[in-house]
Amino acid sequence: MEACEELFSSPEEEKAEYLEAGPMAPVRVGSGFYAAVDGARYWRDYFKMFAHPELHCPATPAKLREVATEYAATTRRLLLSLATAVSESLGLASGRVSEAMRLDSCFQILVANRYPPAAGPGLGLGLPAHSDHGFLTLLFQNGVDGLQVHHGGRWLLATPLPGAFFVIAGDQLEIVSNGRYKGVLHRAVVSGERARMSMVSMISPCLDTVVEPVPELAADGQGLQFRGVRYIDYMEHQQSNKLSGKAALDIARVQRVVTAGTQN
Ligand SMILES: O=C(O)CCC(=O)C(=O)O
Ligand SMILES: [Fe+2]
Repeated sequence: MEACEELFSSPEEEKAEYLEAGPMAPVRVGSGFYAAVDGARYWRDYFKMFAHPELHCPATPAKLREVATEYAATTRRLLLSLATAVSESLGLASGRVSEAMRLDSCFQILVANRYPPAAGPGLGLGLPAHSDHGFLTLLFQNGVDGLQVHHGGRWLLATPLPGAFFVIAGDQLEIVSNGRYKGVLHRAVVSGERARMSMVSMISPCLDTVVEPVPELAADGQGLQFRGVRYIDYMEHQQSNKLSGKAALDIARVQRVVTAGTQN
C-alpha cells in the first residue's frame, strides 16, 4: 500500500508516459475507466501493470519492482491453489480447470486503485458495474469500504474480515465452468471521509489461450453455454468498449433461438 501511495504521488511527468495508454499497454495509468471510450469520468485513479510472465513496472519508486514482484508471486500462488479448489468444487479432478486453461503459463495483472473521499453527501461512483475479464481476482483494501457486489437484485456492501482478501470470480471462470460459476458483477463507490485504496491481483490464461467450457460440464443436457474465445480477444473487447455490466460476455455466449412449436 505504501509503495502504491508513492506511485500515485510520483511527479505527473513521470506518469505521463503511461497516461491513458491503449487497453493492451503493459503499464497504464489513468482516471476513470478508459475515459477515451467511456466518455464518463469516475472517481478513480489507477495504475495497471502486467505482472506475469514478465513484470512491467515503472522505475520509480525504487522499491516498487521488489514489492510488486513479491506481491505478484505470493498472490499468484494463492490464486493457483484456489483454481484447484474451484476444480474440485465442480466435481472435477483438482488439476482439471488449471489444465483446461493452461494456468501453468498464466497471465497476471496487478492494479492499484485510489479513490478520493466523497466530495459531498451521498454515493459517488468510483468504478461502474462490471465483471472482471480474467479468471480469478484477489482484492485487498486499505480498511476503507467501498466495494459493492450485486446479489439478489441489490447492491450489497462487501466488508472484509480484517486482513482478508476478497476473491472475485471472473468471466473466464464463468466460461470454463459452463456457467456454474458466474463472473461477479461489482462496482466501487466513494462515500467515506477517507481516501480508499484497493490492490487487485488477477490471473487469467495466457493471452493466446482459447477459453471454452470444460466438456464434462456440458453433459447435463444443457449443452455448451459458451463458445471458445481467445483470451486476448476477449480482454481487448472488454477493455475497448464502454464498461457495461456483463455485456462483454455476450461475445462468448452461445445464442439459442427457440422458435415456438419447435422446442422438442
Ligand atoms: O476497488 C474496488 O473495490 C474494485 C476494483 C475493481 O473492481 C477492479 O479494479 O477491477
Ligand atoms: Fe473489478
